[in-house]
Amino acid sequence: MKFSERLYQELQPIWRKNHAHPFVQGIGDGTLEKEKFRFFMVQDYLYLIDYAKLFALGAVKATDVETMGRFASLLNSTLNEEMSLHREYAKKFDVTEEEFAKATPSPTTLAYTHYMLHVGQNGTLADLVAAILPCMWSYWEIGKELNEIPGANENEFYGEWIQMYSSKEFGQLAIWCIDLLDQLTTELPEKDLKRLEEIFLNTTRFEYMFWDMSYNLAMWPTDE
Ligand SMILES: Cc1ncc(C[n+]2csc(CCO)c2C)c(N)n1
Repeated sequence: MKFSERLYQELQPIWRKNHAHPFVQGIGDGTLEKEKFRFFMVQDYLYLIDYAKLFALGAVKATDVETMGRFASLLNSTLNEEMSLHREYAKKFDVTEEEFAKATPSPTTLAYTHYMLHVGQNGTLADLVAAILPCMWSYWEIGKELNEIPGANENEFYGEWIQMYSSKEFGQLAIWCIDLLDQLTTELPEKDLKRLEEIFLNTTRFEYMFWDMSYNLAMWPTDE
């Protein structure tokens, strides 16, 4: 069995919880309060900045030119295309450029991104890929599931988001990352696979926490 298949099977219970989260369901049926999505967009922008750094670290750790090139092009498209698309999309929710510039990370955003950066800096390339994969894979799965709900991808506010994450291009990116993890793990002993599984489990848990934080508009409790 491929390592990705093992991960998929073992983590189904958490993936089901991610999909069932009221934030995700609210995007699907269009009932999610704009305020919550707005909060999500600002925190997600900060998340993307650090996520881009993981692509840079991936290019450093890769051992072949093709993989280096893939990471380099992901770094470029995230920084020079996706971030501006993100700011454009956020205008629907009245998020201003100034708000993005001034935003500070919530405890969950900080914990999630710093965990990935720690693994990316200190671990192997397989560790790094295990850390970043749940982000891509779970958004693709969620995008596809929500895309099946009649009318969801035409919703004035959330439709484009669903279209983006259920798209073929996005799916190809997720598949590239899944295949890379499978390639990097074919010869690894069980001890290493267990460590990678733990990393994948942790960022899968953080994905849930990111929805939950956004749903509850959770910033630092001491600042309230
Ligand atoms: C919390 C959170 N998790 C996953 C994603 C999805 N995502 C972020 S970067 C990237 C790779 C290509 O740019 C993908 C799929 C998100 N936006 N926010």
